Amino acid sequence: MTINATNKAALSRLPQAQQLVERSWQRSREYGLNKHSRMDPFCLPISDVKHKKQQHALLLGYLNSSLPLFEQLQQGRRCRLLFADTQGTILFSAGDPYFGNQAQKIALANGASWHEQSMGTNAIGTALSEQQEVSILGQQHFLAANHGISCSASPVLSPSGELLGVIDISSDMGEHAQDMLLTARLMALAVENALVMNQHHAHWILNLAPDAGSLQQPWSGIIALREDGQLLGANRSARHWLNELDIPAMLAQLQQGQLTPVKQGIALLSRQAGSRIARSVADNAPAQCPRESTALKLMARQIPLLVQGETGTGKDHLVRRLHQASARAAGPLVAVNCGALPSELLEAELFGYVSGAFTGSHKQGRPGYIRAANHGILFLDEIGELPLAAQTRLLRVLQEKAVTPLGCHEPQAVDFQLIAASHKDLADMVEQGTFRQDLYFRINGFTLQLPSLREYEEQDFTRLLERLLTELAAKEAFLSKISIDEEAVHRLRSYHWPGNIRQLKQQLEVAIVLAEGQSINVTHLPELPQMSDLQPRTRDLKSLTDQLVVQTLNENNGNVSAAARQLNMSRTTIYARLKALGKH
Ligand SMILES: Nc1ncnc2c1ncn2[C@@H]1O[C@H](COP(=O)(O)OP(=O)(O)OP(=O)(O)O)[C@@H](O)[C@H]1O
Repeated sequence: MTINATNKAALSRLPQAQQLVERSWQRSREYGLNKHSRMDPFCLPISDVKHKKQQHALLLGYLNSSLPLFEQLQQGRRCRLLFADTQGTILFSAGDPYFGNQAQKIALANGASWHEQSMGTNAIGTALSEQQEVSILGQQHFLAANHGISCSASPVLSPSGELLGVIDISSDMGEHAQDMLLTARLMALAVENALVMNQHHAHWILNLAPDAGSLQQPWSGIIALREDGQLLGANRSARHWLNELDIPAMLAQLQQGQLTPVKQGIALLSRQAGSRIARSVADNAPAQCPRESTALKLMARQIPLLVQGETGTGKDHLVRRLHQASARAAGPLVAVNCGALPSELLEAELFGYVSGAFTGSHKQGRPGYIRAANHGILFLDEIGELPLAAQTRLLRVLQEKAVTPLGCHEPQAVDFQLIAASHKDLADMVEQGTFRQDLYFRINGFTLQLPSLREYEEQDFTRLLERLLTELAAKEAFLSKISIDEEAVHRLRSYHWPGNIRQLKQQLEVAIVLAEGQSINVTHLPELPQMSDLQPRTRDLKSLTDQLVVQTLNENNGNVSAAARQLNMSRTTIYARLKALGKH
């Protein structure tokens, strides 16, 4: 393509987006296209499309897993999501099948090519030629036949930074919204991140984020390394920093501590790809949850998990780690707090509904949380709060692996891993008739019982404390370490922590502020009633817990359920303590 000097000077005076369109129109003319040419997309034979799809199988799989993100962001708008390879050939097409006229339907189907050479200026072809994201709206298309549509496309890059194709969102011109370009970009980021994280031979996955809370965000940096530190790939954000990073030094640092300031504004958090479990702030002491690897194996077979534990013991935290470590990491994690949804909305939000299903419903219907979790994990927190009618409906979904949205008679197939959690003893609720027994058996393929802080062994408590301090240090203007003296650790260890890790974390946050950069000591801690105040004869936590258990059981005439309720412990924990005491 040639642009003569006069054209060049005229072009440089236009706003950037317009310059880009102008360059593309010039190319279109040079390809010999005429504005009034028929829109006659070149369509590849099916066997070639199949071959191309195989070449991009991994990418297409991740794109498919990210569909709930698209559905959530576009919420039933009439548009299509497309992926086209570097030749502009559409290999993936999802979304509203009814939009566009007949010719456009053919042109937006798998196998059709949107390269500028055959279609002139259009978002797919132009994003490929320019290697940047672009929206082409209505009449900005070179061919008049395409003036009725608007499209936004964002390039997808491989872990080594090569162009793999583009993700495009197309709609009728009048229905195109500005945020469609953003959605295309987010979808591209989600796919690129999954490609980096799931590289063969990746041993280390390094996350670069301003703080622990941003670790999961699609815009945080991700780098994949071999065991010897050789770079395998990086996502977009991390690629910007690659030249500034001293990877061997970072790896050496990681082996000592797990969260290290890299430069102003960027902290490094490590994950080991072998286990694919976050090893930094997201690390539970192994002794707290010895059956976690079993949980991952069961998840690989889609066996539902039940996480039980008092409030603040880290149920939600654990589920997020399991998600990251599982084969569904590239899929969504949809967390629903069943206790927080108003009962009149719960079924609609969970199971979804079709247009006009009930008065006040969203015009275009909603997919619902269950379908949003397709190819990912549905985390039903506080499942004990589900009303009986919703329990029945959920049971049917689990049995049939299909969900029937409200107002619809057609079940829709859905594939998700269920993880449920509750701080209530569900077995107890079954006994009381407030939770369906058949649902209890369905959701409880395997129970992960999280201990309360009272039950932590000393070394686990210390390890958790160190981890929380490291995590909080990262938030505090990148203090690399916050220390705490022995007396203060002892004071913290002796408190009974009804709010568990959440409460401990809050107290540490306060202490860090009061310590003003110095080592934390008892003067920085609030007055915490010590467990020793409850029982002066012993400071041994286990025997204190045992004593409480026995005492409470006696008060409740040996009724384990009643004692469990009173102590806010699970019945399993009570039985375990009784067994240890030789009383069961
Ligand atoms: N192993 C851990 N390491 C570091 N922080 C943790 C760990 N487990 C939990 N936390 C932190 O403790 C707090 C409470 O955790 P989480 O919300 O997962 O508890 P929960 O059991 O789901 O509570 P609830 O039942 O009240 O919803 C969060 O801030 C979380 O980040």
